[in-house]
Amino acid sequence: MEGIFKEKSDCLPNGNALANDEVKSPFLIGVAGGTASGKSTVCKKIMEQLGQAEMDHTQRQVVSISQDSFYRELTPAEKLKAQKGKFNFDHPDAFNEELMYETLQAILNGKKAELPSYDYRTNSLDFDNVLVIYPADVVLFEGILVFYFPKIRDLFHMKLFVDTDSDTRLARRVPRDINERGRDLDAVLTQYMTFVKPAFEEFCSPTKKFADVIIPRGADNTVAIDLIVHHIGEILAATNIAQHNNTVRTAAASMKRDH
Ligand SMILES: Nc1ncnc2c1ncn2[C@@H]1O[C@H](COP(=O)(O)OP(=O)(O)O)[C@@H](O)[C@H]1O
Ligand SMILES: Nc1ccn([C@@H]2O[C@H](COP(=O)(O)O)[C@@H](O)[C@H]2O)c(=O)n1
Repeated sequence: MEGIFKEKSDCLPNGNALANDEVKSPFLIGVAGGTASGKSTVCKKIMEQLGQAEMDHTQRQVVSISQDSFYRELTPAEKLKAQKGKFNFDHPDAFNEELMYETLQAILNGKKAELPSYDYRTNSLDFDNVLVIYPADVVLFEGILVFYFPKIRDLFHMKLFVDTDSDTRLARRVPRDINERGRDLDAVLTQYMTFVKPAFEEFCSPTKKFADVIIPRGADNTVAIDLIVHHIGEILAATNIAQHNNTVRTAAASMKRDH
C-alpha cells in the first residue's frame, strides 16, 4: 500500500487556491463507538446538515473516512480463518496502525490521499474502488478503534463517541451483516460472541473516556447532532473568512508588486 499520498496541489478541485507554501490543514474529528452504534449514520447526518452530502466529492469542505480502509492485508492462513469467521477483526492488531498514522498526518499536512474501500465479502481491501480525499476544511474519521492508539488519538482536534446500547447494536448488526456483508446468521452470532463483544469491552468501550462529546442513542440524538453541526459550521465560516482575507492580501501584494 504505497503511494497513497499525493503532493499538495496548488489549486484544489473545490476551487480553493493555495498560495505556494500555504498548507490547508483540516480540523480533524474522530468518531468512535461500538460496531453498528451508528458511527457512519452520524457522519452522514453531519455531512447532510452541512449541505455537503449532495456535493461532488471533489468540492466538499467536509469529508468522512472510515477506519476500515486501514485493515491490514491478511496472510493466506488468516484469510482462511476469516472465511470461517475465526479471525478477530475487532482486535487492534487487525489494523495497520502505522499507515493510519501516516495517512492522517499527510491529510493534516494538506496532502491528497487515496484510500481503498473495504470489501467485507472477501475480507480484503478493494484497490479498484479508491476514495480520493482532497484537502478539506473538516475531516471526520470514524471507526471502532480510532481512539485506541495514543499517537492517532492525539491527532484529533475533537473526539466524539457514539454510545448506543449493546442490544440495539447487535439487533442492527445481524441484519446488516447478513444483507450487506454476505454473512449467515450462525457465523454472525458466533463471531459476535467470540470476538466482537469481548473486544468491545476490552479495547473500544474504555476509549469512551477520551471523548469530548458522547452521543447517546447515536443518530437518533438530533439535539447532539445539531450542536456538533453548529460547531463545525462555525469552524467552516472562520476558515472561509481566513481564506478570503488571505486571497485579498495576496491580490493586494501582487498589485503592489506590479505597480
Ligand atoms: N438511529 C438509527 N435507527 C435505526 N437504524 C439505524 C440507526 N442508526 C444506524 N442504523 C442502522 O444500523 C446499521 C449500522 O449503522 P451504521 O451507521 O453503519 O453503524 P456503524 O458505522 O457504527 O457500524 C445500519 O444498517 C444503519 O442503517
Ligand atoms: N472483514 C471484516 C472486517 C470487519 N468486520 C467487522 O466490522 C466491524 C467494524 O465495522 P462497523 O461498521 O460495525 O463499525 C467490526 O466489529 C468487525 O467485527 C467483519 O465482520 N469482517
